[in-house]
Amino acid sequence: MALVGVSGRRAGCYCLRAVRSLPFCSPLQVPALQLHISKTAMGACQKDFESAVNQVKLLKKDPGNEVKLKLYALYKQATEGACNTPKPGLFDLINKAKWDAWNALGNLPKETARQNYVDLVSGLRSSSDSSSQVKPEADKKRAGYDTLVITSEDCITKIMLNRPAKKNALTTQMYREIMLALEAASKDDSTITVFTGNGDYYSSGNDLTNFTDIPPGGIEEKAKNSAILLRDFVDCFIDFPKPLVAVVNGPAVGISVTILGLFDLVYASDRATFHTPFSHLGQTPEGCSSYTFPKIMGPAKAVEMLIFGKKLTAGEAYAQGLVTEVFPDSTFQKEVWTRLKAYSKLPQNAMHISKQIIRNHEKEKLHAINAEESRILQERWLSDECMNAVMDFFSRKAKL
Ligand SMILES: CCCCCCCCCCC/C=C/C(=O)SCCNC(=O)CCNC(=O)[C@H](O)C(C)(C)COP(=O)(O)OP(=O)(O)OC[C@H]1O[C@@H](n2cnc3c(N)ncnc32)[C@H](O)[C@@H]1OP(=O)(O)O
Repeated sequence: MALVGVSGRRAGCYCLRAVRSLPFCSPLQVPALQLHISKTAMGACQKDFESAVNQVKLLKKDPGNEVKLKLYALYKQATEGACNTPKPGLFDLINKAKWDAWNALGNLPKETARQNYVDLVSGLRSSSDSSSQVKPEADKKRAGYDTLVITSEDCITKIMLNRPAKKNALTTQMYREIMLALEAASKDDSTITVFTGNGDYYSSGNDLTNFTDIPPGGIEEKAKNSAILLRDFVDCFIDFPKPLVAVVNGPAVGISVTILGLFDLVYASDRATFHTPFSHLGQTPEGCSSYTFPKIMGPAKAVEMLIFGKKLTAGEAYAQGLVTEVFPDSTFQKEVWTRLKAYSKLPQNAMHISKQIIRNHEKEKLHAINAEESRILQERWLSDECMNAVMDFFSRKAKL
């Protein structure tokens, strides 16, 4: 079986053994501490990036060589782009470790590398802060996200959907921010990653205003770009390497329900409901649910949800195997977070490798299903059935 991440990690360990004896101010660190930042790195979050570069100097604890290599690689990628220097010789261990780390980032865009650098430093700051003194909540929040609140504490990265007034409906910006957040969480020091919603809803699914923002290229262009966005979004969940937990604090609709089939644990408040009204919207299933739901709950129950839009209570979703455990709403947060904090202390590598063993053999299939579901939806979005359903939503809203 191809355990790609495992062999990559082994290679990393080999390099790290070679540099383990380096002092904190090793050559690995030098580029990360340089204050001069090339013009090519200029962009939206340049200020955050510069500030993160400065913050690395102020860390009280040596973050260890693995993290220093990550910082080095992200810094180089953010300022110079893809690795462009010849591979150092076999016995030049330190420079080879640095080169490997940079080269492993492939063609990661500079902007993403900057953001990941900022996120990594922010995670380091909050873990070093929490080990010395308690800081206000605002300090632990990740910068750079408008629609999410992201915090890292107790080895748990929490991604909270943060549009409570709109029931955490997912705008295109939100899909993109979630992808960035997952990318950052996959690389940070957390052991598990948690999704939840702010306010009374977990999420009301796709924000239907996504249908109203039509570009000059017309609705066809919008549908085409949206299908790519959807496919990329779901791919991030399929590929996510760490245990992924949904803390479903309230009702969940549409895509926020379907992707639960790609999560490793789903904890639900007894206030939560699970609703996929695709036919009502002239649409079809996504998030790989056309495959995961029949597999989880059997075809008969999957059909009730995905074709006929039957809304499940938390108890019903538990009985069908979509939900891991249901908690009374009054004690939901306390019970769930106590449980997750205990889980997050389990050995990180063992958990990640177990996830790979459990999930890897289906990955290729899931990617193919995701591509097919997205392709079909691209056509559906242009159908009269879908347009009429979206118009109905807005005319009902206008009458209120
Ligand atoms: C050309 C192609 C472009 C497509 C782009 C697609 C990109 C990827 C798509 C992936 C496929 C995903 C599919 C799905 O998720 S299908 C499910 C879609 N969701 C819904 O149909 C839910 C719609 N909302 C509702 O039915 C109700 O709002 C709800 C039952 C959730 C709550 O009702 P309640 O009465 O309690 O609250 P309000 O309706 O007053 O809501 C408060 C405000 O929030 C707005 N809102 C809520 N949900 C949505 C939503 N999904 N889209 C847009 N707006 C939403 C609601 O309108 C209220 O706003 P105002 O205060 O301004 O009135």
